[in-house]
Amino acid sequence: YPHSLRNIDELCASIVRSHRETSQYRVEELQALRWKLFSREEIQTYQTKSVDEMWQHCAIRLTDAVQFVVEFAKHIPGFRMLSQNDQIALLKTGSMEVVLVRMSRFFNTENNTVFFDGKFAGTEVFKSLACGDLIAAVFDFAHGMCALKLTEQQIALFSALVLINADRPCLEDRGKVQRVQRSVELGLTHILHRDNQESLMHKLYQRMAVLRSLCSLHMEKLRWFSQRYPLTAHSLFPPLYKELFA
Ligand SMILES: COc1ccc2c(n1)CCN(C(C)=O)[C@H]2C(=O)Nc1ccc(OCc2ccccc2OC)cc1
Repeated sequence: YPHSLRNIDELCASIVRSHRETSQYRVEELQALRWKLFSREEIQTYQTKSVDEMWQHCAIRLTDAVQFVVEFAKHIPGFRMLSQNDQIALLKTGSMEVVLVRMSRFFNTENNTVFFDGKFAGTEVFKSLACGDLIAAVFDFAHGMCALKLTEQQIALFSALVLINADRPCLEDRGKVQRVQRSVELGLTHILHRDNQESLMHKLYQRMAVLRSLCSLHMEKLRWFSQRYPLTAHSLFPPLYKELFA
């Protein structure tokens, strides 16, 4: 249990603060855009991009989001007490999961669109990626997250728990990660108890299982893409995307 925190309230407050400060976009800001959709011509432009061009386009934008998740992780009490290798191992497997949790805050369930390039895009915009199953799974996951109607504080604690996972592969000091994970779990149960929503806990664990399968689908697609377009994947993708996902 990180000695620097006197109580669970302080732990929750620091995770919520870090979530807010590393959110890249505020929910209110993007809610104003939720009905700003792409025109037929704009959709055509995305659909006529080559597979590698569209993958590069998305990888660059998603790397933006990943950078903010790395910042978020650094302010989770106890994360910096872990070894460098364990911090990287947790981010390697957890950062895309947190991006997808955060992405659900910028999803419009009424017209099944997600924030992308300044407007809200339906699945058809991503057709040239040639991975409709990944996009369908991303949209389904976002729907499932929206259905839980989590508050920003609940999303903050849930995101921290997604990241601090002692079951991740190749951890050097699993025990240490377990101690940090347990304190974050305490924080999440504390928040849900305070909100009188303990029933959400098992739904959140179910969401974590879906998230794991969604991210292994992303890795599988990325492997397929890197084999087919080695040049793009190795020299045109943002270094952080390659470092974490390739
Ligand atoms: C944290 O929440 C958010 C929400 C939205 C955005 C961001 N952050 C960052 C800034 N951003 C911009 C600038 O558009 C948004 C974005 O990247 N949107 C977006 C990108 C790709 C999408 O599907 C393709 C795809 C999905 C999963 C895995 C691989 C994929 O393709 C290879 C769908 C939407």
